[in-house]
Amino acid sequence: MSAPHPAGGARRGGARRRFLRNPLGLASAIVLAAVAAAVLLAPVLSPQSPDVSHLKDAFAGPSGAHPLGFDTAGRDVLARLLYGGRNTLGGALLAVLVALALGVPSGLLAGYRGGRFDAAADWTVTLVMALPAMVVLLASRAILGPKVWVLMVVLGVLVSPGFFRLVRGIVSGVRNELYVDAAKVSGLSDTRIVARHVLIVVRAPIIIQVALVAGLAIALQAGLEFLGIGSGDTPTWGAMLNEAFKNVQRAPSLMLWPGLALGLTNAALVLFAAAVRDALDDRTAKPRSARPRSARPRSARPRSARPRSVRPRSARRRRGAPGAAPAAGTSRPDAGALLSVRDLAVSYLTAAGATEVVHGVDLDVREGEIVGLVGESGSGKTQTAFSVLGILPEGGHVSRGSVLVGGTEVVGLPERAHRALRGDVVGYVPQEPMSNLDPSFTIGAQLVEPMRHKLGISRAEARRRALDLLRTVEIADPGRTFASYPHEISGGMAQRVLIAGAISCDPRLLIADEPTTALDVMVQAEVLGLLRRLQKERGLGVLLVTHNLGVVADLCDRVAVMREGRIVEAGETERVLRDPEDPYTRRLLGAVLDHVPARAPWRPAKGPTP
Ligand SMILES: Nc1ncnc2c1ncn2[C@@H]1O[C@H](COP(=O)(O)OP(=O)(O)OP(=O)(O)O)[C@@H](O)[C@H]1O
Repeated sequence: MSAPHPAGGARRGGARRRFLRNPLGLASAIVLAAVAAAVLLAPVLSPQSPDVSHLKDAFAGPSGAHPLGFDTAGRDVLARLLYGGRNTLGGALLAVLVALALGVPSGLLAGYRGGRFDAAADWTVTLVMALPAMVVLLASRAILGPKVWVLMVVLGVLVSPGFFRLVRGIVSGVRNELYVDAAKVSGLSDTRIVARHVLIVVRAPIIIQVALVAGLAIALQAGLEFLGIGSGDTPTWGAMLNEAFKNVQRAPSLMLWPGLALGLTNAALVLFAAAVRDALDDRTAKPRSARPRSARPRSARPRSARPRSVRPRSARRRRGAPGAAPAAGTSRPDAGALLSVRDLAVSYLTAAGATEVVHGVDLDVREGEIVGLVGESGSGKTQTAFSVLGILPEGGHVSRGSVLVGGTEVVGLPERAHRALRGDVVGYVPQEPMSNLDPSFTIGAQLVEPMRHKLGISRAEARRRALDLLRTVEIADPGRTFASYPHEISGGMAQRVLIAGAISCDPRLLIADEPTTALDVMVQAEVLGLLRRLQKERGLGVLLVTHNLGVVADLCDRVAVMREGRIVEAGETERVLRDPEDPYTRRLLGAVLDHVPARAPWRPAKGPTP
């Protein structure tokens, strides 16, 4: 059980192998390593001081003790090149660190949270970007002094908006990914989600940006020094170029060494970053397009191929549930129920004002019962489920009513407390299995993480439980699936994995949002059978959101029919399906192809053929 993670290890090794197989990447890494080693080992490689001048040796050529000769002031060129490299590269590193420290955390926060911080940060960044960089650098030199380090800090601030914009843009896209929602409903904190699911996506673009900014910092610093704007007393490659340029006619070779060092280092930085990005991208590439939920047109959502028969399950065990939900907002919440919703209203803030999309829903789910929430597309089923889970999309909020989850009122509950309920009180099975798994991690890693966090168990114990769970959801080869990435398993297996994840922290209530619509008919039946078995074995209460009256007939003890944000009819499944009271329920039932004769075979129309 505690064997090393085969696929994970292989993948990590794969990125390294891909990098090493790229000749340009390898060459650039060697050049950068050589430059870094040379400047770090400057005192060993050149015992001469970079500042001591022997005027009698000015312009002297190479010799055994001075392989690159002397400069215009009789200083050892090799020593100045090596010590100058320390200052040049150190300065660039400082600029990059400042830019990273300012741009990445603020970009993550703005992209992930949005809201006021995003607006304020964006405004500040726009302001910084509007400043003319060269003028600011010259002004800071005049005010703060000509030290190269000070200029590099200022440069870091000036280029930090690049990191902010890059990270914010990617993160605001990623936060809508269904696997981020899935991580939320498994009870993970925002910090963990950002650290695990979001940072990995911005990693490759940040690396390339670091290389570009480092190159820019080196070039800008050299440019400033070349123009004589630097301190002059600190050896840098730019300062060497400046001095050499004044005597270019007499000793052109003095320009060669700093020019070569600058050119080589900059080129190697860009090639190295591109190679690292390529190696990582191959690993983090998404095998499919996982479009944000908000951008997915409703019509594009998969539907089951054909409505199922709506003959209700007979001889169902009665649990004393009310025959029909009372009129909205008229009864008290049922504190004994796993889920008790009263007069729930959900509104969205739009430019035109608040729009209510759910208007006073009442619903109860008790231990050991399956309640179906059925209705046409857009009737408010998902909004009701999301209100219970506390994951309404941006702009949406519960504007009225009460939602008791395991006896805890979640309307108005702080996010931290609501998060504590997810995973171990209420589990969630989403409708699009593939999009709800993070393509960057193995199935095992995605099962283990919430269990370690929520149950506080060791990695080995979580791994053992995850393998047991995979067995429980009837996956044939749990070890192999554990080590697989999402694109390596089928949709049906992915849905089983998500069911395993939903029950991994032993919740008492399960919300399944159209758990079979993305699957083919055979797999649908298997997954529904699995849900039914788990519900029975564990005594779970299940709220099953579905379009499919056949699924309701097969699985549900009670059903609530939703239309235009309201529950129009609710009661025991058998009664509602046999004897619907509401005209909309009758229409819904009438729309199901049950007991209809098969279509006659197609025959060509009679008449002359062209
Ligand atoms: N982000 C949003 N902003 C504004 N309105 C929204 C948003 N998401 C959903 N709605 C509205 O809420 C209403 C209910 O949507 P909901 O997703 O709950 O429907 P549904 O019954 O689950 O449909 P489906 O079966 O197609 O998923 C719809 O009218 C929809 O337009």
